[in-house]
Amino acid sequence: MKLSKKKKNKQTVFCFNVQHVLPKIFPRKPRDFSLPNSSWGKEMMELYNHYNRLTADQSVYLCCVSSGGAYLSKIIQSKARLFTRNIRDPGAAFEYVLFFRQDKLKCVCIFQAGHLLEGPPGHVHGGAIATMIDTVTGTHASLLSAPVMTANLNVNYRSPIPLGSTVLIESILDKEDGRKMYISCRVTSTDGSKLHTEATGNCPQPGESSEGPSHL
Ligand SMILES: CCCCCCCCCCCC(=O)SCCNC(=O)CCNC(=O)[C@H](O)C(C)(C)COP(=O)(O)OP(=O)(O)OC[C@H]1O[C@@H](n2cnc3c(N)ncnc32)[C@H](O)[C@@H]1OP(=O)(O)O
Repeated sequence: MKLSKKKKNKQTVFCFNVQHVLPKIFPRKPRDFSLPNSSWGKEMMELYNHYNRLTADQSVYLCCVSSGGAYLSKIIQSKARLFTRNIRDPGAAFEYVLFFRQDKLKCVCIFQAGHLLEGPPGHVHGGAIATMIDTVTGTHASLLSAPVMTANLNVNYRSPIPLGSTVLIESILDKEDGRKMYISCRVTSTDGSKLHTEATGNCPQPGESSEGPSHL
Protein backbone atom coordinates (compact mmCIF):
# COMPACT_ATOMS: atom_id res chain seq x y z
CA MET A 1 0.00 0.00 0.00
CA LYS A 2 1.39 3.39 -0.97
CA LEU A 3 0.63 6.76 0.44
CA SER A 4 -0.54 9.33 -2.04
CA LYS A 5 1.61 12.38 -2.55
CA LYS A 6 -1.18 14.46 -1.08
CA LYS A 7 -1.25 12.31 2.00
CA LYS A 8 2.51 12.43 2.31
CA ASN A 9 2.42 16.21 2.19
CA LYS A 10 -0.44 16.37 4.65
CA GLN A 11 1.48 14.10 6.94
CA THR A 12 4.60 16.18 6.79
CA VAL A 13 2.67 19.37 7.37
CA PHE A 14 0.90 17.77 10.31
CA CYS A 15 4.24 16.89 11.87
CA PHE A 16 5.61 20.36 11.52
CA ASN A 17 2.40 22.00 12.64
CA VAL A 18 2.53 20.42 16.04
CA GLN A 19 6.17 21.10 16.55
CA HIS A 20 6.46 24.61 15.18
CA VAL A 21 3.07 26.26 15.36
CA LEU A 22 2.09 25.40 18.88
CA PRO A 23 5.12 26.96 20.53
CA LYS A 24 3.94 30.25 19.01
CA ILE A 25 0.55 29.85 20.63
CA PHE A 26 1.86 28.88 24.03
CA PRO A 27 4.54 31.12 25.44
CA ARG A 28 6.73 28.53 27.14
CA LYS A 29 8.90 26.31 24.94
CA PRO A 30 8.06 22.68 25.61
CA ARG A 31 10.62 20.26 26.87
CA ASP A 32 11.47 17.91 24.05
CA PHE A 33 11.02 14.53 25.65
CA SER A 34 12.43 12.77 22.62
CA LEU A 35 15.91 14.14 23.20
CA PRO A 36 18.46 12.07 25.09
CA ASN A 37 18.78 12.64 28.82
CA SER A 38 21.15 11.41 31.49
CA SER A 39 18.93 8.44 32.33
CA TRP A 40 19.30 6.84 28.94
CA GLY A 41 21.37 3.69 29.01
CA LYS A 42 23.96 2.68 26.43
CA GLU A 43 21.49 0.57 24.46
CA MET A 44 18.89 3.36 24.31
CA MET A 45 21.54 5.83 23.15
CA GLU A 46 22.96 3.52 20.50
CA LEU A 47 19.54 2.81 19.05
CA TYR A 48 18.59 6.47 19.15
CA ASN A 49 21.76 7.38 17.26
CA HIS A 50 21.13 4.62 14.77
CA TYR A 51 17.54 5.68 13.94
CA ASN A 52 18.35 9.35 14.16
CA ARG A 53 21.00 8.89 11.47
CA LEU A 54 18.33 7.35 9.25
CA THR A 55 16.26 10.53 9.46
CA ALA A 56 18.89 12.26 7.37
CA ASP A 57 17.59 10.68 4.14
CA GLN A 58 14.04 11.96 4.83
CA SER A 59 12.50 8.49 4.67
CA VAL A 60 12.32 8.35 8.43
CA TYR A 61 10.89 11.17 10.50
CA LEU A 62 11.53 11.81 14.12
CA CYS A 63 8.04 11.71 15.44
CA CYS A 64 7.08 15.11 16.72
CA VAL A 65 4.54 13.96 19.28
CA SER A 66 7.37 12.65 21.39
CA SER A 67 8.23 16.24 22.09
CA GLY A 68 6.11 18.49 24.22
CA GLY A 69 3.20 16.14 24.79
CA ALA A 70 1.66 18.87 26.89
CA TYR A 71 0.39 20.58 23.77
CA LEU A 72 -1.88 17.74 22.81
CA SER A 73 -4.63 18.94 25.07
CA LYS A 74 -6.73 22.08 24.93
CA ILE A 75 -6.95 21.93 28.69
CA ILE A 76 -3.23 22.15 29.18
CA GLN A 77 -3.81 25.26 31.23
CA SER A 78 -5.67 23.11 33.72
CA LYS A 79 -2.66 20.82 34.02
CA ALA A 80 -3.57 18.09 31.56
CA ARG A 81 -0.59 16.33 30.10
CA LEU A 82 0.06 13.37 27.86
CA PHE A 83 -0.04 10.32 30.15
CA THR A 84 3.27 8.88 29.01
CA ARG A 85 5.03 12.22 29.54
CA ASN A 86 3.67 13.11 32.94
CA ILE A 87 6.54 12.00 35.15
CA ARG A 88 9.28 14.54 34.88
CA ASP A 89 12.00 12.62 36.75
CA PRO A 90 14.22 11.42 33.87
CA GLY A 91 14.30 7.66 33.57
CA ALA A 92 11.63 7.01 36.20
CA ALA A 93 8.87 5.87 33.89
CA PHE A 94 8.34 6.00 30.12
CA GLU A 95 11.51 6.96 28.27
CA TYR A 96 10.80 6.60 24.58
CA VAL A 97 11.33 8.00 21.13
CA LEU A 98 9.23 7.22 18.11
CA PHE A 99 10.48 7.11 14.55
CA PHE A 100 8.07 6.95 11.65
CA ARG A 101 9.34 5.11 8.62
CA GLN A 102 7.35 6.54 5.77
CA ASP A 103 8.46 4.20 3.00
CA LYS A 104 7.56 1.01 4.84
CA LEU A 105 4.52 2.36 6.66
CA LYS A 106 6.16 1.32 9.85
CA CYS A 107 6.87 2.90 13.22
CA VAL A 108 9.75 2.03 15.47
CA CYS A 109 9.77 3.05 19.10
CA ILE A 110 12.74 2.69 21.41
CA PHE A 111 11.40 2.28 24.94
CA GLN A 112 13.35 2.21 28.19
CA ALA A 113 11.12 1.17 31.08
CA GLY A 114 11.81 2.99 34.35
CA HIS A 115 11.44 1.77 37.93
CA LEU A 116 7.99 3.33 38.45
CA LEU A 117 6.54 0.94 35.88
CA GLU A 118 7.01 -2.16 37.98
CA GLY A 119 4.36 -4.86 37.84
CA PRO A 120 5.57 -8.35 38.70
CA PRO A 121 8.72 -7.94 40.84
CA GLY A 122 11.56 -6.72 38.65
CA HIS A 123 9.43 -6.59 35.54
CA VAL A 124 7.28 -4.12 33.67
CA HIS A 125 3.55 -3.84 34.44
CA GLY A 126 1.29 -5.18 31.70
CA GLY A 127 -0.72 -1.96 31.73
CA ALA A 128 2.42 0.04 31.10
CA ILE A 129 3.28 -2.21 28.17
CA ALA A 130 -0.25 -1.82 26.76
CA THR A 131 0.03 1.94 27.26
CA MET A 132 3.16 2.05 25.16
CA ILE A 133 1.62 -0.15 22.49
CA ASP A 134 -1.47 2.07 22.40
CA THR A 135 0.77 5.12 22.11
CA VAL A 136 2.71 3.63 19.21
CA THR A 137 -0.28 2.26 17.28
CA GLY A 138 -2.36 5.40 17.94
CA THR A 139 0.43 7.70 16.86
CA HIS A 140 1.22 5.58 13.84
CA ALA A 141 -2.41 5.54 12.65
CA SER A 142 -2.74 9.27 13.32
CA LEU A 143 0.33 10.08 11.28
CA LEU A 144 -0.91 7.97 8.39
CA SER A 145 -4.28 9.64 8.21
CA ALA A 146 -5.68 12.01 10.78
CA PRO A 147 -6.12 11.87 14.54
CA VAL A 148 -7.67 8.55 15.58
CA MET A 149 -9.12 6.95 18.67
CA THR A 150 -8.28 3.37 19.63
CA ALA A 151 -11.43 1.28 19.29
CA ASN A 152 -9.89 -2.09 19.92
CA LEU A 153 -6.56 -3.37 21.21
CA ASN A 154 -5.67 -7.06 21.61
CA VAL A 155 -2.53 -7.75 23.58
CA ASN A 156 -0.71 -11.05 24.03
CA TYR A 157 2.05 -11.06 26.60
CA ARG A 158 4.67 -13.65 25.61
CA SER A 159 7.58 -13.01 27.96
CA PRO A 160 8.14 -10.48 30.75
CA ILE A 161 10.14 -7.32 30.18
CA PRO A 162 12.87 -6.72 32.78
CA LEU A 163 12.49 -3.39 34.53
CA GLY A 164 15.10 -0.89 33.34
CA SER A 165 15.65 -2.66 30.05
CA THR A 166 15.33 -1.16 26.59
CA VAL A 167 13.03 -2.78 24.06
CA LEU A 168 11.86 -2.09 20.53
CA ILE A 169 8.20 -1.57 19.75
CA GLU A 170 7.51 -1.92 16.05
CA SER A 171 4.17 -1.28 14.44
CA ILE A 172 3.01 -1.99 10.93
CA LEU A 173 -0.09 -0.91 9.06
CA ASP A 174 -1.82 -4.18 8.15
CA LYS A 175 -4.87 -2.78 6.45
CA GLU A 176 -6.73 0.44 5.84
CA ASP A 177 -10.49 0.11 5.45
CA GLY A 178 -12.27 3.42 5.15
CA ARG A 179 -11.84 5.24 8.43
CA LYS A 180 -10.36 2.17 10.10
CA MET A 181 -6.66 1.51 10.41
CA TYR A 182 -5.60 -1.98 11.40
CA ILE A 183 -2.19 -1.92 13.01
CA SER A 184 -0.11 -4.76 14.40
CA CYS A 185 2.65 -4.34 16.87
CA ARG A 186 5.51 -6.37 18.36
CA VAL A 187 7.61 -5.66 21.41
CA THR A 188 10.99 -7.37 21.25
CA SER A 189 14.44 -7.26 22.75
CA THR A 190 16.61 -4.76 20.93
CA ASP A 191 18.32 -7.46 18.86
CA GLY A 192 14.92 -8.86 17.92
CA SER A 193 15.69 -12.31 19.30
CA LYS A 194 13.15 -12.28 22.12
CA LEU A 195 9.47 -11.60 21.64
CA HIS A 196 7.91 -9.92 24.68
CA THR A 197 4.48 -8.84 23.47
CA GLU A 198 2.30 -8.94 20.37
CA ALA A 199 -0.72 -6.80 19.70
CA THR A 200 -3.23 -5.84 17.06
CA GLY A 201 -5.40 -2.78 17.10
CA ASN A 202 -8.15 -1.02 15.22
CA CYS A 203 -7.84 2.75 15.29
CA PRO A 204 -10.64 4.50 13.37
CA GLN A 205 -10.86 8.17 12.71
CA PRO A 206 -13.87 9.21 14.78
CA GLY A 207 -17.04 9.81 12.79
CA GLU A 208 -18.69 13.22 12.53
CA SER A 209 -21.10 12.49 15.32
CA SER A 210 -18.69 10.89 17.77
CA GLU A 211 -16.55 12.63 20.32
CA GLY A 212 -13.03 12.56 18.98
CA PRO A 213 -9.61 14.02 19.61
CA SER A 214 -10.82 17.46 18.60
CA HIS A 215 -7.88 19.02 20.42
CA LEU A 216 -5.69 17.84 17.55
C1 LIG B 1 0.31 12.74 15.85
C2 LIG B 1 -0.84 12.21 16.66
C3 LIG B 1 -0.67 12.39 18.08
C4 LIG B 1 -1.33 11.34 18.86
C5 LIG B 1 -0.66 11.19 20.15
C6 LIG B 1 -1.43 10.40 21.08
C7 LIG B 1 -0.89 9.05 21.24
C8 LIG B 1 -1.71 8.25 22.18
C9 LIG B 1 -2.83 7.56 21.45
C10 LIG B 1 -3.76 6.99 22.46
C11 LIG B 1 -4.98 6.48 21.79
C12 LIG B 1 -6.03 6.20 22.83
O1 LIG B 1 -5.76 5.73 23.88
S1 LIG B 1 -7.60 6.66 22.44
C13 LIG B 1 -8.45 6.48 23.96
C14 LIG B 1 -9.10 5.12 24.13
N1 LIG B 1 -10.14 5.01 23.16
C15 LIG B 1 -11.35 5.56 23.33
O2 LIG B 1 -11.64 6.19 24.34
C16 LIG B 1 -12.32 5.40 22.20
C17 LIG B 1 -13.74 5.35 22.68
N2 LIG B 1 -14.61 5.01 21.59
C18 LIG B 1 -15.01 5.95 20.70
O3 LIG B 1 -14.77 7.15 20.90
C19 LIG B 1 -15.79 5.51 19.51
O4 LIG B 1 -16.36 4.25 19.76
C20 LIG B 1 -14.90 5.44 18.25
C21 LIG B 1 -14.36 6.82 17.89
C22 LIG B 1 -13.73 4.46 18.40
C23 LIG B 1 -15.75 4.94 17.07
O5 LIG B 1 -16.95 5.66 17.05
P1 LIG B 1 -17.57 6.26 15.72
O6 LIG B 1 -16.63 7.25 15.13
O7 LIG B 1 -18.95 6.74 16.04
O8 LIG B 1 -17.61 5.14 14.69
P2 LIG B 1 -18.36 3.72 14.65
O9 LIG B 1 -19.26 3.82 13.47
O10 LIG B 1 -18.91 3.29 15.96
O11 LIG B 1 -17.10 2.78 14.31
C24 LIG B 1 -16.30 3.01 13.19
C25 LIG B 1 -15.88 1.66 12.65
O12 LIG B 1 -15.05 1.03 13.66
C26 LIG B 1 -15.65 -0.20 14.07
N3 LIG B 1 -15.50 -0.36 15.52
C27 LIG B 1 -15.94 0.48 16.47
N4 LIG B 1 -15.61 0.05 17.69
C28 LIG B 1 -14.95 -1.12 17.50
C29 LIG B 1 -14.36 -2.06 18.38
N5 LIG B 1 -14.35 -1.89 19.70
N6 LIG B 1 -13.74 -3.14 17.84
C30 LIG B 1 -13.70 -3.32 16.50
N7 LIG B 1 -14.24 -2.44 15.62
C31 LIG B 1 -14.86 -1.36 16.11
C32 LIG B 1 -17.12 -0.10 13.71
O13 LIG B 1 -17.68 -1.36 13.48
C33 LIG B 1 -17.07 0.72 12.43
O14 LIG B 1 -16.73 -0.10 11.34
P3 LIG B 1 -17.52 0.00 9.95
O15 LIG B 1 -18.95 -0.18 10.28
O16 LIG B 1 -17.22 1.38 9.43
O17 LIG B 1 -16.93 -1.08 9.11
